[in-house]
Order: sequence, then structure tokens, then C-alpha cells
Amino acid sequence: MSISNQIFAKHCNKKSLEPGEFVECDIDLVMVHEQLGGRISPEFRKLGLDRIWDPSKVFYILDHWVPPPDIKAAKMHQIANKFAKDYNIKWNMGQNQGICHQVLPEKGFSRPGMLIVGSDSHTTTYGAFNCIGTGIGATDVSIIFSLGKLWFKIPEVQRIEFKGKLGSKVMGKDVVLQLLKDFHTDGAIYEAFEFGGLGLENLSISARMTIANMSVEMGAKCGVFESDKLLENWLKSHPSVENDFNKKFNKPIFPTKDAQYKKISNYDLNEIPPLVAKPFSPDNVIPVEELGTIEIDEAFLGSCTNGRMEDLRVAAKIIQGKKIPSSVKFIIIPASREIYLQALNEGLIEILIQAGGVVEYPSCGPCIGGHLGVLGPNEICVSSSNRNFKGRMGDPTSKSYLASPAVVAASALKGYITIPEKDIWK
Ligand SMILES: CC(C)[C@H](C(=O)O)[C@@H](O)C(=O)O
Ligand code: SF4
Repeated sequence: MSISNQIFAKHCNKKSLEPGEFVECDIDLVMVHEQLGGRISPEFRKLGLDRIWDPSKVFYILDHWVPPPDIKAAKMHQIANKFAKDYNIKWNMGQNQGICHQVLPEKGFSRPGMLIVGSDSHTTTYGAFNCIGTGIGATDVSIIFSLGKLWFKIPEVQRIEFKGKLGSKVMGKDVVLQLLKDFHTDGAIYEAFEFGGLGLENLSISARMTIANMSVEMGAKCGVFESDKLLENWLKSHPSVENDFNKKFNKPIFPTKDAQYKKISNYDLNEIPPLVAKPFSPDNVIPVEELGTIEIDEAFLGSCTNGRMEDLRVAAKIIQGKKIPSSVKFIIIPASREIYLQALNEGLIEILIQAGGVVEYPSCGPCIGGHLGVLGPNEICVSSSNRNFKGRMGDPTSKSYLASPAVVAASALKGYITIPEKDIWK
């Protein structure tokens, strides 16, 4: 059995499972954000229940529009906070911790073998931690709040084998852009990715999170990484604040020798170049070197895809001692408070501000066109985020190009989309 099949089987008490089979699974953890004040609260209240099944299995955070940029967002936060209080949600993170998909793993809530659902499509990010993470809708969250269970159709599994090492200007983002180039946005609909192979040791946890995060852009239900030493060490340094989780989810899950896959695809990390996804789809991917000259108005470094330490370090290395042109809005948003503080300690924030960057408090911000750098008519942005749909980051006539933090930083410096001059890993 593949990793995801084993996890599903364990959560519905079955020995074996076939793709396409429908099962009902116990849920280990539900992540909710502003949607709690949006669709979830009215849906759940309609059921007329006076309690939720297990308030200690709910992780609640405000992240998309923090602090609220307008009255609408402020009201949504009020409704969500009231719900969290009324139903005693145990893990209430408030609005100053950062983006859900960064904060949840940082606090040790995503651990091997878990089945986690969230009111957000990029819940797939948790697959980096050898568990299943998947996004669900507001009505599904309401059902789990009442029963602690949800139905799943068992997905077919696409195994991705990595070998080799990333090139000197290449990051995890380029790996997932390469997958998007090959699979396209409909290449893995309701399927599970399983990532493994000898190349794994050369992919940081940060890179794995980026790849698992964007698995959903190919339609995948989840994108689960094999466990290894790197992950074991990461988990040791990030014990869960929920002690039960440390005890219960401490066994890595490996595929069995005879695991069944729909397909096995091989990728040599050495062969992946710096890539960019052109508007208006994350699968509209070409090598940066074939792009021609695209001048930019904004460079955005942040989001749950690429707002981590590795990303900020690479950007600071490229930018250090230089000045970005005044024509470029260079927006930097660390993905969490913890990252913000560490970047401050390491001097990265100072480097980025001295160069002319605008560093903002952790939030989704311009990734979803919410605030902190929304694009105006015809503006062009190079972004480290995961979606470049029409109007996603602002005006419908604006255009976003998705790329790695290295390309975002190098482009901010030059004023057009380009790859960095120096080796980012030395
Ligand atoms: C607002 C939220 C429901 C949405 C999602 O599900 O992904 C957002 O995070 C996004 O990235 O588009
Ligand atoms: S950073 Fe962007 S992709 Fe991630 S959860 Fe927020 S809006 Fe969604």
C-alpha cells in the first residue's frame, strides 16, 4: 500500500483499500481560518447543536486579512472569534501568528500518519510531514464539527521519484512548477501524489512544503512525502504543544514494497531550470530564460508557498548591499511571526529594508488580492505565491508571474523578470 492508502485505511479501520472506494474516516485535526466567520458558522449553527464533537481537535487562526483591512473583514473576525469562544475551540491562535499552513506545522500539529482537513485548499502543505492534509468546504467542516468524521473517495496514487540535487539557482518552487508543466492543472484530479526517492535528502523541509502546497494546483487531493532523517530531526525540534499528538503520531509511514501506483514518474533535480508560470494559470510554465523581457511593477515575496526562512535567506543574499529601483514595489511578508522574529535576529529584515523593500506583518496579503500590495490596472507582478488567475492579486487587467524566491528577488533588483546572477546555495 502507498503511504496515503495506509493512512486512510487506519482512519476507517480497514486492512486494505481500492482506489475509488468510498470510506468514512475519523479526523485527527481540523484547521479553520476566516472561513469560520464566513460560511462555516452559519452552516454549523443551522444544525442547532450546542457543542462540537471535540474542541481539542480544532486549530483556529486568523490569517487572510490580518489586521483587518476593512469593515467587512473586521466583522468576519468578530463572528469567527465568537464562534471559537462559544464552542471552546482549544487551539485558538488569534490573529498575530501568521499564515495557517506555516503556523500549524511550526507548532508541531502536522505529524506522520495524521489525517488533517482544513477550510483551505492549500491544506495539502502538511503532506511534507508524512501525513495527509486536504482542503474541504464549509459544509464539510460543519459535519466534522458535529460527528468527527468525513467521507473520502480513495484516490489513485501517482508516485514521484526524485534523484539528484537542485542546481545553483534552483529552488523547491521550480520543482513543483516543473510538475505543473508536465501534469497541468487537471493532471492529478482527485489523485494523491507520493513523493520519494534518493533526491529527497537534497530537498529541505521548506522545499517539500512548497511542493506539497502546490500539489493542489494539479487537482491533487494530497501530496505526501516519505519520511526520512531530515523530517525526523525537524519533528524533534518542533514538538507539538498538544502532547497527545507527540505520543500518538510518532511512527513514520513508508510505502510497502508491493505498493500499487497509477504511475511512477522520475525526476532528476539537476535537470530542472529556474521556471516561471505566466498568466493566468500556474501550469503555463516556461524556463525564465525563454521569457523575454517582462518589466515589473511589483515583486512579492511571501505566502504559504514561499515565505519561509530559506526563502528570505536566499532573497537577502541576492539583494544584500544593493538598491532596488524606485519603480518596483518590493513587498516582503514572512509567513509567520516565528519566521519574522528569526529573520530579524539574522539581520535579513534590515538587508531587505535597506535595499528598498517593504516588509509587512505575516498575513496572506496580496496573494489573494486582499491588502498590503494589491495590483492596480495593467500592473505586472512577479510573485512567490501559488496562483496567478485573472484578478487574483488585484485588478482583472493586472498580471502575475509565479516564480521562486530567488527569481522574485533578482527581478526586484533588475526591474524585469530574471534569474539571480550568483549561486544561491553557496
Ligand atoms: C480563502 C481560502 C478559502 C482560499 C483557499 O481555499 O485556498 C485561499 O486561501 C486561496 O489561496 O485561494
Ligand atoms: S497565502 Fe495565499 S495561498 Fe496561502 S492560504 Fe493565504 S491566500 Fe491561500
